[in-house]
Amino acid sequence: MKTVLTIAGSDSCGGAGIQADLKTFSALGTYGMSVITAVTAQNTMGVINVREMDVEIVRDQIDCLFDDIMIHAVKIGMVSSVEIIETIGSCLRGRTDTPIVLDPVMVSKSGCHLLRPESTEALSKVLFPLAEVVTPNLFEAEVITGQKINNIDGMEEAAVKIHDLGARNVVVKGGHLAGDAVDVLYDGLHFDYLKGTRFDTPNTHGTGCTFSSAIAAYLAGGFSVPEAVREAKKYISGAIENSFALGHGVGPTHHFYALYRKAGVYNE
Ligand SMILES: Nc1ncnc2c1ncn2[C@@H]1O[C@H](COP(=O)(O)OP(=O)(O)O)[C@@H](O)[C@H]1O
Ligand SMILES: Cc1ncc(COP(=O)(O)OP(=O)(O)O)c(N)n1
Repeated sequence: MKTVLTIAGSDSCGGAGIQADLKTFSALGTYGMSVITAVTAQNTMGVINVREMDVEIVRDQIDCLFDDIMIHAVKIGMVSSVEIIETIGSCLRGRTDTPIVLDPVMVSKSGCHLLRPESTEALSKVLFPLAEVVTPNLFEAEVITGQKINNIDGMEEAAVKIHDLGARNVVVKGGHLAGDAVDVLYDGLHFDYLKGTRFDTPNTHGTGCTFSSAIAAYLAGGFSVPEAVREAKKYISGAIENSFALGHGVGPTHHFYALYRKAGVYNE
């Protein structure tokens, strides 16, 4: 059994964060584990409150898993503070056999800061060099590089700059551009373009979390980075196509539609 660990925040409504990550790991046939960095009180309309975990419990969660279990890939999401970032860095540095996918989560769709603004530099300095793949969305890529991004050329320029900060592979996600949903993968030498149909749905809560977790699950399964990213793109596209309304705001993507259909229990 391949194992994948998510180090991220809890989303009480289950569409993003730890909950989305664990659903993704299960849907892709891997065994999921979690290290919680923060608890958010969150629903489909927004984030009401955030409580960071103290660094001791973050460290103990990570160390006790690595002490006991073979971990085939790690995904990192919401990390919140400089102290939590440095703790994660010191726990994972040296564990070079385990590929790390870093989703540099900054602000939720509803506009809440999930990374303290003063932590941006620590995120890139401490965690980018440990990451096999970094997956910024357009806004995150703009904050990291200090440049505005309006098109694929801008995504390519940002990918190069983020690669220069130490990430071995960069996927700049085009989910927030108009037109097809095109993401740009850069490995330091070549660009690869992941083209997806844009689905006209308001229910996109947790798309970035799901995409990065799917990359981690495929890396755990032994896929190369380009293969893992390509398969993850198929997975997130299907999850968005089958997303559904929940609550009064932005609904979640659907992780299990394929399994449910196969089992004949799919419930529209
Ligand atoms: N409406 C959509 N239709 C199809 N794919 C989308 C849509 N919105 C986002 N995506 C894809 O979902 C993935 C996550 O991207 P994005 O939503 O930009 O991340 P984030 O949640 O970090 O803002 C990317 O592969 C992106 O291209
Ligand atoms: C606990 C937590 N972590 C991350 C996010 C952001 O997830 P993302 O996939 O970027 O989805 P949206 O917030 O953009 O819907 C979150 N909301 N909560």
